[in-house]
Amino acid sequence: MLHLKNICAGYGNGDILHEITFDLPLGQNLCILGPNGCGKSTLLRTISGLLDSRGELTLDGKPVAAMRRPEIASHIAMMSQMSTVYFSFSVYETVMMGRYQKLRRGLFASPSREDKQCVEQYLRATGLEPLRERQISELSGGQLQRVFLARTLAQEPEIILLDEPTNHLDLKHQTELVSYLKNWSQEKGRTVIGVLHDINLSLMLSEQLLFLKNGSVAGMGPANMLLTREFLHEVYDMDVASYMMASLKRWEQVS
Ligand SMILES: Nc1ncnc2c1ncn2[C@@H]1O[C@H](COP(=O)(O)OP(=O)(O)OP(=O)(O)O)[C@@H](O)[C@H]1O
Repeated sequence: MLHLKNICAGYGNGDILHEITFDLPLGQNLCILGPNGCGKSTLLRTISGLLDSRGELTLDGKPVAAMRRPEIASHIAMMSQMSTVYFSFSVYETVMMGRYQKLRRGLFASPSREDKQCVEQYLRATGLEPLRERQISELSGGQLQRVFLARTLAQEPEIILLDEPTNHLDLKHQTELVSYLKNWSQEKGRTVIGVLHDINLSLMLSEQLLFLKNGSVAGMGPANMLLTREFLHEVYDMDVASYMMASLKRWEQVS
């Protein structure tokens, strides 16, 4: 169980997150939504232990603040919005790094048969097999995003934190990725916590939605309880439902 109670966090200039409280059983997914700058990435960084916070933040009863980085990495893996490429490795080597992170080995240790099988599995799952020997510095934004996702999956954590994992992907890869993550979490009883701007993709991925506004929880719960025209209007300060309906009408004319 991931447990947050009255979590406050920020960057030194006052709090960005205010009194965030929720419980998430492992095996369930959660999507975090809300307007730009409301604190979604900050909440992910806080859960990952990268950012100090006040309040209670525990994983299976153990405070995340009391865990050393390698221990956190064995439970939680984070794929962030901007995974910058400083050094060029091949796609295969980059995905293998997820195994080193999991097993806390040095980069030059020989991979085991299990490591190799795991990397092959996630190269296939993310459609990267044809690119396996390519240098990551030569890849497109969407290809690179899939490499970082495969590396995160190869770490095989209990919780994966994904910050806008679909923002460089075309529609086909977006929907494939989200349905892959859904199956991955269901089959393995693991949890994905994702920041997504697309409400439709969020509904594909998770049972629970959490909306932030100005660093506070505007609402959390299953989509059928939470998503009303009024609630979305309040969170986004626009008539989201009318926008969606107008889009649907335009698409009905296309077919
Ligand atoms: N490293 C940082 N140092 C100081 N302030 C930061 C830092 N990162 C983010 N912030 C501030 O924290 C607030 C929340 O930012 P955050 O990135 O968490 O929002 P977000 O909801 O993920 O936004 P978006 O949808 O635009 O990605 C913003 O006001 C931002 O300027």
